[in-house]
Amino acid sequence: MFYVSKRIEIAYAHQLKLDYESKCTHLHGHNAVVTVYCKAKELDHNGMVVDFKKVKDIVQGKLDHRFANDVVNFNTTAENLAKWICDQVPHCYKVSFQESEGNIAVYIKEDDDAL
Ligand SMILES: Nc1nc2c(c(=O)[nH]1)N=C([C@H](O)[C@H](O)COP(=O)(O)OP(=O)(O)OP(=O)(O)O)CN2
Repeated sequence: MFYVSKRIEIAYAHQLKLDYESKCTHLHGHNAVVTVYCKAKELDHNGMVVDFKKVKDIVQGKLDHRFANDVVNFNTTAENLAKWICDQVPHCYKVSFQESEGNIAVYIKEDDDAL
């Protein structure tokens, strides 16, 4: 099995929809660090699991300098965004979404046999 990871920085704005009082329901922004983990049993004809640049282009293309609430139709928590990114990137089995220095959500695909 081959494993690769790509670290990507994104700046995005969002506001959470919560059923309790929180400053996070107000419009605010983050400089997030997203680490995307991919794996494959076989390399492609270029000798790659997936091109690092493709991974960066997917993640930055969808979220960098965007209002995340306009991009997705779910609550834009770090957990939800981590899963959503994992679903966007070929061969991805894990995403670490570091929203701020102290706040990190990790999503790991349990059933990853198809990767
Ligand atoms: N489980 C989650 N909890 C929270 C999320 C989230 O995505 N998943 N998101 C937020 C907000 O986006 C908020 O901006 C961050 O909240 P908070 O940690 O309270 O604020 P700070 O980054 O300023 O952290 P300090 O520890 O106060 O410095 C909230 N919760």
